[in-house]
Amino acid sequence: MLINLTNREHARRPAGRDTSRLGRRASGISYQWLVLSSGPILVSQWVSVDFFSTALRIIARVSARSFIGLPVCRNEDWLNLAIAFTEDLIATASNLGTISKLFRPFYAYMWNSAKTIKSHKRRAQTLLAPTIQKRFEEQRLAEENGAVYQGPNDLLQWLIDRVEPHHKTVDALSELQLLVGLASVFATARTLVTMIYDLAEHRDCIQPMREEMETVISENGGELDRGVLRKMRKTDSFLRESMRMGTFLLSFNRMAMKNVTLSDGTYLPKGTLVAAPALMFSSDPDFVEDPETFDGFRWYKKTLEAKAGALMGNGSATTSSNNLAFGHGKHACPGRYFAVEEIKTILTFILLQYDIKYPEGQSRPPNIQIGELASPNRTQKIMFKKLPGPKKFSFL
Ligand code: HEM
Repeated sequence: MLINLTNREHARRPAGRDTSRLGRRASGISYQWLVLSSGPILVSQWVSVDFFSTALRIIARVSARSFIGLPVCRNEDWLNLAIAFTEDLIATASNLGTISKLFRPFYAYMWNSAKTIKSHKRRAQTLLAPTIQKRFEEQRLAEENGAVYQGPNDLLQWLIDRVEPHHKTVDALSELQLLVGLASVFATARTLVTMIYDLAEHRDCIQPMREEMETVISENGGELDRGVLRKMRKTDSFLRESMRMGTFLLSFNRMAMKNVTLSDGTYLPKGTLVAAPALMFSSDPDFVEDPETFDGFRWYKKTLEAKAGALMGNGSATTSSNNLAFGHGKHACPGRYFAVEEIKTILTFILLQYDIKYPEGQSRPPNIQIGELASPNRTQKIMFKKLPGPKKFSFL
């Protein structure tokens, strides 16, 4: 099944403190064909899709378009590597986490973990070296000619421009790309999958979201851009509700780096681990009315009640002390605006071209709790069917 993503003007923000400036700098991005699974759904019949692995590939590819650009973002080896690095690192961390610190190097050696991670890093260097070296060379030539080098507008260039001079190497920049993938790809794919599972369960929300998408895109002359994504309030509300219901047990994990006394007198000695009960905040009736009910348009209705329909803290990327899906405070997720726009873009392409549902007799599988984490079922199939009629927008 193929989804054609040819959004030409979707600006996005690479992760980092300076994301708003980068967002403004971001230029047009052309998403070509995104492979969802094996073949195109061209006929109007239901086709079963393994959506978790599909979502991982979509997110890895769309993210790579913004992180490294062409041609690497279409290189299957790179996409496989970005996914494998994250999976292997998470598995290693969780396995070694159960073992005493003293024996970890031994087990890391026994399990080949360190070797695997190192080989991923070497592969990343091999795959990214031509792109990075080309940019170094172009920059050198531009400077020799007294010109200012205008590199492509992507995360790689942002890093090249910003890292300390001794990190301006193929090794360091490749590793940074893997690490940004680690922070972003799984979290975003998990959120997209959760949202699709919720949508397939609450199908009554699909048509209103579709209509809103069509309206705001039509009002923008048929172009999908950041301003349009921001106007998709119903989609934003559904995303926030989906994140609320699927949140982790804990968020805002911190360690006291020195002895500290909080404003209420609580004393935290250096080394104390602190976390906020994210799930409690999102399921406590003191904070959320009727918390057990999934109400896709809960946050949309709240924005309507708020002054002049402003988001007023109800947006999906807004963090607060009781909305911790993206953490909060100084270290809140810097990639959250990017992630929300990425998810909304992909969702626009899905909902404007396909209908979705669970296979006959199936419904939303519960999330799987792994310690403090919650993951959507990885084997659940989702049925997709091409919508009848001609494409409504040229970018589809
Ligand atoms: C829906 C997708 C995502 C979710 C749910 C998510 C969630 C989070 C959470 C809960 C934190 C910890 C915040 C805290 O402790 O206060 C975090 C941190 C972080 N995220 Fe995300 N994230 C997502 C996407 C992304 C993306 C796309 C990027 C990069 C482009 C990214 C980069 C980071 C980084 C670099 C940090 C560390 C920030 C710091 O320590 O200062 N995330 N994320």
